[in-house]
Amino acid sequence: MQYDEIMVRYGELSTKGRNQKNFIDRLGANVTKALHGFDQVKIHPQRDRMHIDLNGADSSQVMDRLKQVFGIQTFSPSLRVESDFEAVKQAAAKMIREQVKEPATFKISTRHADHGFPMGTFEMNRELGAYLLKEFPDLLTVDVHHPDIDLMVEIRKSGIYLTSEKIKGAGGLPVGTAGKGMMMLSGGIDSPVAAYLAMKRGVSLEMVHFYSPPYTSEQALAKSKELTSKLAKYCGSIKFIQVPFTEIQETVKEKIPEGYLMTVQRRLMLRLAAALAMKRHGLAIFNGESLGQVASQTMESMVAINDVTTWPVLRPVLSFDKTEIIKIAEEIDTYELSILPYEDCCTVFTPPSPKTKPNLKRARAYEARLDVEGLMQRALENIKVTEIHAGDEFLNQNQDVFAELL
Ligand SMILES: Nc1ncnc2c1ncn2[C@@H]1O[C@H](COP(=O)(O)OP(=O)(O)OP(=O)(O)O)[C@@H](O)[C@H]1O
Repeated sequence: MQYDEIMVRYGELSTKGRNQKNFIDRLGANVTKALHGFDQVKIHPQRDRMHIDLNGADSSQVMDRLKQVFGIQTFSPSLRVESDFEAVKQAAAKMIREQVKEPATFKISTRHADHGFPMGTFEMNRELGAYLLKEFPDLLTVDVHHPDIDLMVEIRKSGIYLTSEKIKGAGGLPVGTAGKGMMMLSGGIDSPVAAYLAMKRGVSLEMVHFYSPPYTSEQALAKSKELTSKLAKYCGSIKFIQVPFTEIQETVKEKIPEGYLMTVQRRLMLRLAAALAMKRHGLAIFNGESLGQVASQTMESMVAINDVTTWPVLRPVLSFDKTEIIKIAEEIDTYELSILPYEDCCTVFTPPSPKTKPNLKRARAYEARLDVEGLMQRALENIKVTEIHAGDEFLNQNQDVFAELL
């Protein structure tokens, strides 16, 4: 069915008191971004709801985009008719005819926002209900408590709107309302899921990715960019910062005992992420660590690594089991990409048996063998920033290499 309007309910936003305006403005901007390309659509963010005037745009395509916008609790596609009871009856009958194929229970719920309209809420419920029962005697029965169909009628100044569907939105808070964070994005399963969860709580992210050519390939870099493109559908676009890590890894390998290679490497990664956060006004660093999953993800390891910054390091998947993380990765369509077997800079340089309980003092002492400032400066001077949009493709540009792996 082609609808005239989508009515959006904010959910969690309405509980946010004085921040409400900020939230609604941001959601309006995010919806506008998500509906880029639908030029005829008009968005009206109001205090309690948002009305999206379709002006002929395909309602199912618009709804597919809306499902990915955080901050939307539910939305309802609506038909609009003139402020006239005859027109309401015709539209309601059309909806029932198209949507109800088997006997069902129903109720009418009217909301009244135009006090100039002669019928009251109760009267509309009763009269429209009686009309539909007469029109569809074998199909409809009334159940006001647990109906299969809740036909909502909203009487407004601009017309009367009817809807029978309440579609679940993405929930969460509008991206951008919680400030900016730097996401340490590898090509693995966990960090894209952590990024998704951070965005769901309103964080706008910039991706920080460490790569080590020639030890890591162009394809490994392309994979992380493509993961970013998958995540960009939740916010429109994301800046991807690639940080060259080869010199650091080679130096660490040369100067640090094997048991501490990984810890010192991670300290350098975190130092660089923190430096980028400061420079680019990020408020926190996010990563995909999950407690106890691998050697670097013990609490002792976190102590030895986190030591390099006072900036908050947030770990959205910290307490998740791997199976729970994979489930989300599948839902957000990053899993298949994440399991492509391209090498990550960490795996290339990871020793066979890294210390699972590194000692903080030793980690500091080993790191002091390096020219940390110089290494960092050179890496930061050579970063490259790319703006990645939802749907951008990077891997398919190299079909041959891709085919070899299959
Ligand atoms: N090359 C990289 N660039 C940016 N961040 C990285 C990189 N490698 C690792 N990280 C960060 O460190 C975290 C821990 O990485 P590690 O390889 O130990 O764990 P993981 O469980 O395999 O994580 P993931 O599945 O996200 O790769 C990652 O989730 C990510 O946030």
